[in-house]
This record gives sequence, C-alpha cells and structure tokens, in this order.
Amino acid sequence: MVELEDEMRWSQVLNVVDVHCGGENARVVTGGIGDVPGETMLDKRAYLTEQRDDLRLRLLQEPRGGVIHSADFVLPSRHPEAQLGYVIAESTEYPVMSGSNTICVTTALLETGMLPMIEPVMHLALESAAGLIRVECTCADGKVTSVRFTNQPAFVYHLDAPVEVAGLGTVTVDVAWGGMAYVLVDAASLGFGITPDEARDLCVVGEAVKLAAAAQLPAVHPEHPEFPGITNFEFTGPLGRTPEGELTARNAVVVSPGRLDRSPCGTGTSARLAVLHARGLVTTGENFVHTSIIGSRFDSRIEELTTVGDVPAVVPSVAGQAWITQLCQVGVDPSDPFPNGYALADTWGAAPPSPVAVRLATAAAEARA
Ligand SMILES: O=C(O)[C@H]1NCC[C@@H]1O
Repeated sequence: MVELEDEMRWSQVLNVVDVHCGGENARVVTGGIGDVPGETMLDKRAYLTEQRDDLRLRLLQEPRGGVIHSADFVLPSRHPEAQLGYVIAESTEYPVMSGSNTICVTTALLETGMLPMIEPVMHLALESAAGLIRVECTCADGKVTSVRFTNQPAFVYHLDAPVEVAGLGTVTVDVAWGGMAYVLVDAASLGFGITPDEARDLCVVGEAVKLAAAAQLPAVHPEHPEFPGITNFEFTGPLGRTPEGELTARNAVVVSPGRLDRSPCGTGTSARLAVLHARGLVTTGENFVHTSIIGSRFDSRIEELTTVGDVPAVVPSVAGQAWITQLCQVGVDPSDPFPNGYALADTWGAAPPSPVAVRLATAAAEARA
C-alpha cells in the first residue's frame, strides 16, 4: 500500500482552521509557518507583505480561496501581555486590525486547544499589528459562545465632507478609523435599504465612493502614519431601538476589491461608534446592536473616552460569535500552474467601477425602492 507521506510533494503545508463569524469567513493558519522575523506584529506584517505574500495569495486567491476569504497567520508574540499574535491578510491588503478575524482567531485557538479554555468566562490578550487586543470569552461545554474584544481607539477623520463621484455627483460622507479607515454614507441617501437583493449594486456604488473619497480626503493616523488610509466603505442604515430599547442599526461594509462583509464588521462598527459619539447619538457604556445585510449581529459599546494624538477618540468593544467550519491542510504541488492562485474580475470586481456601472447601480436601487 502506498503511504500518503511517501507521495507528498508539497514543499510547505499550512494547517488551516476555517471559521465564520456572523457568516464572514476567516482562514486561521495555526501551523506550517512557525514564526517570521520581526519584534512586533506590525514588523511581522511588513515581512509577510514584502517577503512572503505568496502565502496570502495561496490562501485567498482561487483555486484554493476566493474573494470572500480572509486569512490570519497565528504567530508567537514578544508582547509581555499577549499569549499569541496574529497577522491579518485580506483580498487586497494586510489590515492592522479586523473584528471578524479577531473573533475567528480567538475561537479557533480555544476550540482546537492551542490555548486552554476556561469556563464559563476567561480573558486573554492577542497582539495584532494595531496593538494589544484584550478579549473576554464566554465558554460552555467546550464551545466559545461569545468573544468580546476591546479594540484600539476609534476616531473621526471627517464629518459631512463633500466628495465628487463620477456618475453620482457630490456625495456627503463621514470618514472614521476603527482599525481600518472607513468612508461612511447613509444608505438611504444613495437609494439603498441594505437588503440582500441590493448586494451587487451596493458593492459597485460603495467601491466608487470609497475610491473617490480616498483620492480627495486625507486620512493619516495621528500616531501611526504608517497605518493604511481609506480602504473600506460602510453603508449605514437608520438608527432605531430594539424591543428592549437598545440602540440598533443595520450596515453593509464594502471590502476591497468590492464585496460585502457578511458580518456586521467589527472595525466598521468601531468606526461608526466614533461617528455616533461625535454626533452625540450614543453614550459611553450604551449597547449598540449592529446587524449585517444577512442579519448577523454584533453587540458593541464605548468602554471609555480617550484621545489619539490630540484627536478625541473612543475605546470600542465588540462582541460576536464564531463557528469552525472545517480543518484542512493547504499546499501547492510543484507542477501546479497556479502556485499563487489567480483572481478574475467576474467575482473580484473591476476597480474602479465605471461611471456607467455606478449610474446603473443607483438607478436599479431607485427602481427597487
Ligand atoms: O469585522 C471586521 O472588521 C472585518 N470583516 C471583514 C472586513 C474587516 O476586516
């Protein structure tokens, strides 16, 4: 009988725990890399970006991945308070922070036993490229039932800023940092109700407004100018109250190169909390229930007020849940014609969307309204 290991031709096998948080996928790499050079996760992010982007491409591009995937490289951390670190990789960038990915990484580490699970409540800290992320986990019968992470500070770059968008004219936007930099626009102002049938048109319009805002509005982190500028777009739904009286709203985040976050988006929720607080629409400690286009839910709140440089900021926390969907090993046969995969514009989007596509998308939204 031929043993598999006798035939294995792969030069590097990645052990991957696939997880979803509110429907948003993450490929948590728990083995196969060991460590990479760098003192901090920000250093390790730079190394992976510059020297080993083949790993990201292998996991996220087809045929092994797809545009809806993110990846997280779990690595040793030198931070005195962190149990482990993680570098986040997405379709077009390495975000320094990500909410759904943080919840997925935490769930994978605890449910596969890489970190000991303590029931009913436990606390841990993970180092992200954005800094230390403290996490509170609720666990029962071996399952992580809630992960609440306390994010790095979120703050507003711009409120009610005009942006000229080809095919749309002048669009009024807010811009805020929540671990990624977001352009936030009221969905109804562009004819959208944030319903699943609008998904493709939301991506076309959101991507066009995001790219125009990134070209017209400055967004440099006051303490970390090396952090990315505007890369994401958030359609905001109207504020309401749950039957329990909690502040609530829907949202749809357009992730580059132009697809929707299936979760309520942790960094997008953090950015929105900064905007809501700046407008006096949410108070510290108040629960804000953010729901996604597919109905998944994050509970969030402002833990405390702070400043980033001399910019007023909030410290947000976001709670959600994740589920492991598969355990797999990912590799490349030496004869594979696509060792780093490929991306095709039919699903990866044609950035930037043409003004004609933008006009058609908004006309379709108005026709549905
Ligand atoms: O929850 C979040 O923050 C992430 N979800 C996909 C895009 C963001 O990185």
